[in-house]
Amino acid sequence: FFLMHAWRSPMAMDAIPGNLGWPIVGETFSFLSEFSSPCGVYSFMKKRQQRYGKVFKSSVLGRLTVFMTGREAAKILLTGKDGIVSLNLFYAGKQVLGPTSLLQQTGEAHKRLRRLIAEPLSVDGLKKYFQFINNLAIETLDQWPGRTVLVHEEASTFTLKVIGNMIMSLEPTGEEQEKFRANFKVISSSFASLPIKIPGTTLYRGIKARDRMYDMLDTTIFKRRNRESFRQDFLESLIKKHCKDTSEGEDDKLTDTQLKDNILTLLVAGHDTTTAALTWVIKFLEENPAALERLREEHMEIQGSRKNGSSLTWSEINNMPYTTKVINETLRIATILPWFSRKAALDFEIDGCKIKKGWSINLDVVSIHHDPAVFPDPLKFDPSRFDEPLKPFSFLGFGSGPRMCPGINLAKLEILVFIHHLVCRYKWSPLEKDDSVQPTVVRMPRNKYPIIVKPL
Ligand code: HEM
Repeated sequence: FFLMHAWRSPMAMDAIPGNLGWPIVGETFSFLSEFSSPCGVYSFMKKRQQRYGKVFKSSVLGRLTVFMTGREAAKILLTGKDGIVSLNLFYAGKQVLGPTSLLQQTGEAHKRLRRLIAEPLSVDGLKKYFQFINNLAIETLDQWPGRTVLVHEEASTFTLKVIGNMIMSLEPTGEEQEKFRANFKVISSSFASLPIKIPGTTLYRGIKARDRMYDMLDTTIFKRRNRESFRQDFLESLIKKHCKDTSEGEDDKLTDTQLKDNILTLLVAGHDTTTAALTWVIKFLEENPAALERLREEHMEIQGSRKNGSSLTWSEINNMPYTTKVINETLRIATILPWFSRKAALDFEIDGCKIKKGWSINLDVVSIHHDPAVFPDPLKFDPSRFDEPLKPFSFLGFGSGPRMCPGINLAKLEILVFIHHLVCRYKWSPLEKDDSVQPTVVRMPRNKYPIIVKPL
């Protein structure tokens, strides 16, 4: 019934060019098969853009959607001027994240929550986690030589331990960490599952795991409020804002539900993305020896300028220009979030097409990142593209506008620290050649990128 409902084409969409494919499934099969290919959804989009232009309709994953691309469309959709669009989560995502999640807020409520969340994620706010991240990267890499390393799995463990510690001071090992990890895995896999909430389904299991995670948070919040424990972490800064006796205004207070929904939101939004980005950086560096050599020079110079025995410092992290360009180029080519989903909140017009309130719109970011007018020879890995500032809305690795990623500084910090220790100590080579991509919301190598590592 759900799929029938999703497939039904409103008459108003007749004016939008495109093909809705087969009844019910629409173009889902060709979308998924192209998604898993090395070019990802790029070839799906390109074929249709050549046939229909920059705006076309399709029916994929149970949703009748208008796909759009180009910097002009990005500007209109991402700045979301006059509240013309809102974020368009899947039903399962909405159920798991809870109604007060940042991803479900719009307008003033969204602005206010962002302000509260952005503060501890600012460059200054992150300084106190640097040492933990640095030590964890060294410990993780100590275990790499002499065995097959599945980079994606290692990156996943590393980024989850970082965010668990940052948010609620979770120790990197022990029973609590194991419980947290097990629950998070179930939540994460339920996020884009089928919208069926009965015992045995992925969504049902996701909601149960979410409830167990919230019980863990309730216990920690209770202890903090009763001063049974005190830590300087993200949770503490939000609890302080929640206290009735703070000097902050009413606007700066969060309810317990808001607190838990948004901690989960940061975990979900920040984990797979950073894991995928770190995996792609390591893969692309190996495939592009000239870029790896130049990047290694940057890090060897930093290491060489240190006194004997001292480790990476906070100020060194803030001075890695070439590595920052490598991260940007990785996010451009891999485009780990290939499209940004929105829902029209009003009727509006874009590229001559009339969009009606309630329609699903996907901004195709892959084509923006492969526009030869902005990125000549777009499939070539070339970090020097970022030597000069780019045209607005041509690079959207972290999005843009009011919903731009608030975790950008944390993600970059984790990758910079990890890459520094990796290239200063090791060389690595892949154990198999497979460029296919996992068909999940966040693009990552399907084979988890197995490598073998040797000391330099
Ligand atoms: C390399 C890693 C990351 C990438 C590539 C990335 C990318 C993005 C992008 C493209 C968006 C905008 C999506 C849209 O407009 O529809 C976004 C939003 C978001 N990101 Fe990230 N992200 C990363 C890491 C993180 C981390 C570490 C966190 C949290 C700790 C985080 C939290 C969020 C949240 C909460 C939003 C939603 C913001 C809002 O709706 O106002 N992200 N991210």
